[in-house]
Amino acid sequence: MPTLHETIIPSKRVRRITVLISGSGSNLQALLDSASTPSLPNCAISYVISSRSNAYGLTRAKTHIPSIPTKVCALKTFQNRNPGSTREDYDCEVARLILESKPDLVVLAGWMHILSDKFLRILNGEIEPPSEPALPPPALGSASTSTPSESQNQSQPQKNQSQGTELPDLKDLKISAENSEQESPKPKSEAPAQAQAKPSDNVEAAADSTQDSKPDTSPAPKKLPEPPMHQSFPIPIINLHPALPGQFDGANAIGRAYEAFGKGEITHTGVMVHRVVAEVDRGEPLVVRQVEIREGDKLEDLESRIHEVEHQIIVEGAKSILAELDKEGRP
Ligand SMILES: Nc1nc2c(c(=O)[nH]1)N[C@@H](CN(C=O)c1ccc(C(=O)N[C@@H](CCC(=O)O)C(=O)O)cc1)CN2
Ligand SMILES: NCC(=O)N[C@@H]1O[C@H](COP(=O)([O-])[O-])[C@@H](O)[C@H]1O
Repeated sequence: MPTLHETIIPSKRVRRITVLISGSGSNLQALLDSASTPSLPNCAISYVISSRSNAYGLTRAKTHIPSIPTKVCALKTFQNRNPGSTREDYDCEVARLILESKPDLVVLAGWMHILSDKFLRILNGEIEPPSEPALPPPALGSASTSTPSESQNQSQPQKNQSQGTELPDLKDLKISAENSEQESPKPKSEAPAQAQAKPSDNVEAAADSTQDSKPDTSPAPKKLPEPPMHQSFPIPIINLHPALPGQFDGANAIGRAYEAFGKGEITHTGVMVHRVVAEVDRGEPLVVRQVEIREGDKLEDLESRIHEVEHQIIVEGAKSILAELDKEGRP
């Protein structure tokens, strides 16, 4: 018999966010710092997947209170352990891991792989992921892998055909300058310069009481939210990209913007959070911020100016999608 509360005021389930990383994780840290605050209410970062075992973002997840389960799924390791497997097979393994984490939202925060159509169809709920990891989880200390799915489809992930592609319609989108008043917490701890985590032991980081954590001055840590009974689809995926819509799609966007500025081709660049679609960095922009480039800037100056904006808009982008899920009444 449902309680009064369940029948009249179903409690709002705390939303779960799975974050995909490949590097230092400063944007993951911004999400960790903001989750369950007014900047990013009623949610928790509940799973982190890294494409690199030495990503410092793994350390950030594991040392967070409560510790966040992590998985490493490295492309080369996957292909070495699954001879003949394709890039798409790798993507299907990543999709399988994501579905295991039962997320409401997936955030690409520096994930450095182009995701294939098949990955997107799995997260759309159109097709099933492989049911089992191809191989039993490897011994501690090496990356998780699995064998290829049935499909021998050699299709390559779709590269962006940027020439002549329609730009997303921005007319309703508010594009604000870099120095907006809106403040969101800066990541509490930046990765030390060349911080690289110890190679992940690649098992879910259970709350490890043996960790020599800092004296706990914060209120009792909250538990990670329970997963929902049923996975809702489509699972929204958003990506943080350090460029303006239609400019510098793909990797090394900041370096290319800096170079273009040096040639007098642009006067400013920007950062955006956009929905992830097959065409790289061409999904609907959700948050766009211009970032100025100043005469005399070194590349590092531009990078740090951009990162500061990234840490704000990745939170804004996640918040906008969670609000959308609530508005559509998603359970
Ligand atoms: N289908 C999509 N996949 C991804 C998107 C997207 O919008 N649609 N966004 C990217 C993120 N990203 C830029 O924001 C990006 C990252 C990496 C690359 C890339 O060329 N990667 C190379 C490998 C690079 C490496 O391993 O060091 C590759 O995948 O072959 C392009 C864009 C995430 N994916
Ligand atoms: N095309 C994607 C891309 O270039 N992403 C970039 O990776 C970095 C991740 O930093 P982090 O690991 O410190 O969050 C960020 O600068 C982000 O813009």
